[in-house]
Amino acid sequence: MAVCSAYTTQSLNSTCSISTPAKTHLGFHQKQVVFYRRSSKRGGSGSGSCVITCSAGDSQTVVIGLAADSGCGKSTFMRRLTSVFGGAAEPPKGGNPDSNTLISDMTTVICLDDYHSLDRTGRKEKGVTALDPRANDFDLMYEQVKAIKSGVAVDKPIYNHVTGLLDPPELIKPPKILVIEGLHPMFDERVRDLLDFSIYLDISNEVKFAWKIQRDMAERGHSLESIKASIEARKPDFDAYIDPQKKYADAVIEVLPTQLIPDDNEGKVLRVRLIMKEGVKHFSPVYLFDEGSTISWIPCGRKLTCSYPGIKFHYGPDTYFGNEVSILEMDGQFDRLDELIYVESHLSNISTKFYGEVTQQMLKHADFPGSNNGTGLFQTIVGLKIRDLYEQITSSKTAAPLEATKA
Ligand SMILES: Nc1ncnc2c1ncn2[C@@H]1O[C@H](COP(=O)(O)OP(=O)(O)OP(=O)(O)O)[C@@H](O)[C@H]1O
Ligand SMILES: O=C(CO)[C@H](O)[C@H](O)COP(=O)(O)O
Repeated sequence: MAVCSAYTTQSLNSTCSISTPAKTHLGFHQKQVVFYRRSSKRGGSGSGSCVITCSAGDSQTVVIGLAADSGCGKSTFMRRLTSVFGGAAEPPKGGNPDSNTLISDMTTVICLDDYHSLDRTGRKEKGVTALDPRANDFDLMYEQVKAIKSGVAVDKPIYNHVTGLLDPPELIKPPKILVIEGLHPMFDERVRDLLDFSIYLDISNEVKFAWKIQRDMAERGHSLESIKASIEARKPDFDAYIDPQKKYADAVIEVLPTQLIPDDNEGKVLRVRLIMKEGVKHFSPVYLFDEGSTISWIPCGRKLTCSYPGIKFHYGPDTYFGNEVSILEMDGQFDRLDELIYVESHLSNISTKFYGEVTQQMLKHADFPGSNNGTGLFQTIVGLKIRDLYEQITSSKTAAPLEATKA
């Protein structure tokens, strides 16, 4: 919990105090701020600000946003990220079996689907998709993420993907790292401003289609036509509300069809680009060989086994939606993951704690989708960068005053 003290900018006759936690209509267990106005000698009462200063102590929460469309690898990324911090992520113990939340020692991942304001029937009746902002409660999302960030537990709603209904809420206590993942973590400016770091998984239509087929046809028994129809139905709202968020992201993992196989339409070999914004506090982009240069590298040969179509890296400075960025690109796939150490040793600023940590993480999760290509490699690296960012923030942050109630 944050430790807070309060003072007033009003006259000496006024005081502020913080009472014991109380539940509010917004569903958070708030340290209630009370602004008392005592009558002055003349019987009047003034007005002023009550300023609360909270020092986060050892319990400040770093907030990470992860945006992507459904079926674009958010869960896989989350598993890699949680693993970097150690410990397995599990749903809240003894809670709703259909909870979307995953908790580990250091991290709590909440799914923003839980802020759907319309359930499945409600959306159908109103003719809106879940991607439409009108189907989501951004006020509540903002209030609750803000509360958690300042050390206050909340009762977060649950959207039940099995029934399509909104279930009774679950208690979310402030973790060390809160990840908000889903369709809209960067859509609402107020929520966006709470993020210490943001990531967008930008999966091209061709690849998204291939992944959807693989999962929804092979694993969930959907027909090819229904998958196509579902992608088409979501596309206008995806283009309008989800995709534009990538311009705000501190890191984008862009997944495209390979350029190594002419006219490839299988979507198995991938070209993956890690787009890293320059000038982000506590985040220094990864580079290949020489920072700021433009470099193309084919690592295949004596030290890295490659079968057709090989592997190609590219690195260099660029611009992305008007922002200066560095882009690291990998096209192709690894034959032998243990040889990844060769590639790792040529990358800098990867925020590892020991030589070979990226390779170790990749080998540990060799069975996760994307472990043999740039998706797994870049997700792992972003996970390490987030650990580094967390460590920098927690070691450097000082108390910041919060403007509270106005009398
Ligand atoms: N890097 C990858 N390479 C190949 N396939 C992948 C990759 N990441 C994800 N997939 C495929 O996409 C499917 C969805 O992945 P995942 O469950 O991680 O996505 P999600 O965004 O969490 O989905 P949802 O929001 O629908 O739960 C996986 O079952 C897998 O088939
Ligand atoms: O885009 C989505 C995010 O995961 C889902 O489609 C949305 O949450 C609605 O879920 P469901 O289809 O289970 O009613």
